[in-house]
This record gives sequence, C-alpha cells and structure tokens, in this order.
Amino acid sequence: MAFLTHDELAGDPNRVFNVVGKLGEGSYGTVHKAMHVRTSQLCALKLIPADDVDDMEKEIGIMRGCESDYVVQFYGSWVWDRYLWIAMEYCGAGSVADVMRISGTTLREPQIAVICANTLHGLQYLHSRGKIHRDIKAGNILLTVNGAAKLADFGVAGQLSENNAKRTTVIGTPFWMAPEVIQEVGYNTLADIWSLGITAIEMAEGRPPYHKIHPMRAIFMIPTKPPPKLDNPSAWSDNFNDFIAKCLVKNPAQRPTAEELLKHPFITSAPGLSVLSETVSNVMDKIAAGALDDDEEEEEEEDDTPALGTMRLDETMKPVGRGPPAAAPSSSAAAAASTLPSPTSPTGHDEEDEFSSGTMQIAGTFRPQETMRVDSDTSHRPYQPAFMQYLQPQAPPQAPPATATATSVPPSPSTAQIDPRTALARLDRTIEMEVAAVHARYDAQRQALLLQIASEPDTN
Ligand SMILES: Nc1ncnc2c1ncn2[C@@H]1O[C@H](COP(=O)(O)OP(=O)(O)OP(=O)(O)O)[C@@H](O)[C@H]1O
Repeated sequence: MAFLTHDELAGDPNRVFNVVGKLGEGSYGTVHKAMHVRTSQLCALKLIPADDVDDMEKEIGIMRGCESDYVVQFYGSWVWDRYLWIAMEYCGAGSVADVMRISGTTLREPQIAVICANTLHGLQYLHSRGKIHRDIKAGNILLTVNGAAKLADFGVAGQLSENNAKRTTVIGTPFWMAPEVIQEVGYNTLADIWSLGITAIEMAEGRPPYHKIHPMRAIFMIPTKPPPKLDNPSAWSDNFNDFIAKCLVKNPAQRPTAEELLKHPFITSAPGLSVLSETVSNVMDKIAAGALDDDEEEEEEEDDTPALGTMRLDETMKPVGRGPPAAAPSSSAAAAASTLPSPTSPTGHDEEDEFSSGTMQIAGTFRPQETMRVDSDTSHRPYQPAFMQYLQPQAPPQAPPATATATSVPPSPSTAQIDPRTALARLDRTIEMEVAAVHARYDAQRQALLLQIASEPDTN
C-alpha cells in the first residue's frame, strides 16, 4: 500500500502506528484501531500470534490481490515480535452484525438493498477473478462511517482455476451454507449468492433461517427442505421477496450470478448510502455512551439465548469456530484504549476466561486446515459429512447426536438418568437427522451419476 513505506513494513509497528482501541477479536487474533503516525490515516491492525502465520497466508494472499471499493483494502503485513501484523482499511462502523447488535434493531428494506448492492459489487469483483468468499454473512460485511459496505474476512476464501472450476471442501458457517456445499457435490462462486440470500434474511429478521435449531441439524435440513423465505413475506416488498427467492434457488445451475442480480429491481432501486448514515451515527453514539459494556453484560446474562449470529454449544463440542464474541468498534477509542497482546496472552486477553462458562461458540467459520471431505469409504457405516468428526470427537461411532438443542448440556450417558420422554424426543430427532443424511447422500450420489451419464457420448 502506497502510504506504508518499505521501511515501515519491516520495522517496529509501535513506532509506525498509535494503537488507540480494540475493535474486536476473531479466532486467530485481535483487531485494533490504529493511527498511522506519519500520515494520521486510520487503519485496522490485525495481530495474530506468529505460530498461526501459515494459516493466514491464504487470507493475506487473497486480500493482497484485491483492489476494489467493495472489498476491505489490504495495506501490508509483516512479522514483528512474535506476531503477524496485518494493516488494512478501517471500517468505522464494524460489521453489519455489530451494527444490528449494538442498535438492537434489524435493518429496514432500503438499508438492506444498499448493503446487498455493495455486497454484490464485491462478489462480482471476486467472482470475475475466480475467487469464492465462502463465508458471506452479516458478520463478514463491514460498514464504513459513510455506510459503504465492504467484504471482509477472507479466512476461508477459495480460488478456482481453469483446471479446478469446482470446489468440494465443506466450508463456511452452517446456517449460511449453500445446499451444494453441504452435499459435497462440487460448488462454485454461486455458493456465495445463496449465502447472500440468507444474509438478506438475517438483516431483515436479525437471525438466519433455522437459527433456533442446532447448526448440525440445520446442515441436514438446508439441502432437504424447500428454500427459506422471510417469516412474514407480506411485510416486505415483492421485489425484496423475489430477490431472496432468486438468491435461494437450490439448484446452483439455475441461480443467478452476481452480475445478473445487480440488474434485479430490488438492487437497481436501492437508494444512496445516506439511508444508512443515521443508523451508523446512532450506533457510534451508543458506543461512545458505553453501549459496548452493556452489550457484554447482556451477553453474559442471557446464557440461554444465543447472541446475534452466535450459537453456543456445550463443551463436549470442539471449537471449530471463533472464540468469544467480538467487541464492536468503538468511536471512543481513547476510552477503550487497547491492550496489545502480552507475552503470556497471545490474543491479549486471559485465555483461562475464554471458555470458562462451559460453553463454546460454534457459529463461527469452519477452518480450511480442518479439511472437511466425505470419507470415500461409506459402505459400512451411516453417512455423515466429514466435518461431523470435528464436532463430536467424543461420541462413539454411530452414537446419536449429543445435544437436543443448541444451549442444553447433554448428560453423560453413563451417569444420567434419562427421562423416557426426553429419550424418545432425542430418538425422533436422531432418526430425522439420519433420514436427512441418507437423503443428502442419495441426492449427492444420484446427481454425480446423472452428470456422468449426461457426459457420456451418445452411442445410439
Ligand atoms: N477492517 C476493520 N475495520 C473495523 N473493524 C474491524 C475490521 N476488521 C475486523 N474488525 C472488527 O474486528 C472483529 C474481529 O475481526 P476478525 O476478522 O479478526 O474476526 P472475525 O471475522 O470476527 O472472526 P474469524 O477470524 O473467526 O473469522 C470483527 O467482527 C469486527 O468487529
């Protein structure tokens, strides 16, 4: 990036930046608001323990290669004092999910239209370069103080090539995942369009479809149920309902591209950015008045209610997602003066605290290093997507799912007295999931065979 010199990108970042506040925390490290001393330009600094540098290489590579008003700009990265420092464009209002959480409201239709339009521009840019974001959701769309929306978090993004025009790795965040990603039949850039449709519902209703059910159950329902719709379609315009329906076409071959959706009337009639400015400035005021502190308290109290975009599971589940909920950005940066990571605490917070409540978040991002593919030998045991093993490492093979709901803590089978009604309800759910899994496997195998037949030369 032009404003960071070669020397600045090689030296002590503490001399180059004034870190003024912590913006949030992801699964790899912390994000801080900082001012570039020489130019007074604000930027966001992501600090990742150097041990995880390899994991970040792809994210950096994808960000570095992007030059678009609709993608968070990468300024530079370097390793200093056991941390990888990534400097990027500062988006003062945080993510769309942050804005909804802090304002305590969902978004209005014109606001959703503007964000969808910006997101589609970003997707069109990425897709035209063969890149798939793979984790589109309100938490990964950042807003500037002007209300411009930009794509962020390329941690699980993928690159298509001429030889590899489809991907099969199951990746993303369960509620937002496209059916073809879950079915492992191969997917392309159109998977992002499905996730945008889910994100549009998330912006309108505050949560994605199926948020009330266990994410793993949602994973089985997405490919087998009809596409989700808004809860109350008549409360929204025909254009908005139709836009969602177009994004949520289950067959990716019939789903429109980002370029096509930019011509949809819901998008072409989107108003200017000013429609978001009031919400953004209210959110900034609330943060200045201490909304962030209230927000954290609320999340601690409401242990049973998943925070926006956050599903908590019991500790028998391995975390494949992010750590504690991210703090939203603060305009009162001085008040929230940042603590840079100490040698004993790589992410700048007490690690003992991280999951001390006995809960773990799952509504995070499945990490690419946890390669999630179907085991090729499925002949002698019930099918389950490969990623299940990361979520139920303690369950014996073929054991029914341990949790009935996202927030309940399952009793250990060896010690608990299980009420027969509870056991029956669990059994029903288990069978339902197994049937859904068989359907998913059948669909996947059938589709692959049909494709094979279609590609055979006609011998008649
Ligand atoms: N460029 C930025 N400008 C302003 N705030 C940012 C920026 N990047 C990140 N943030 C804030 O920091 C939080 C953490 O971001 P980060 O990318 O580390 O993690 P994440 O996307 O929330 O999670 P994960 O790393 O697990 O995918 C975000 O939720 C957002 O509130």
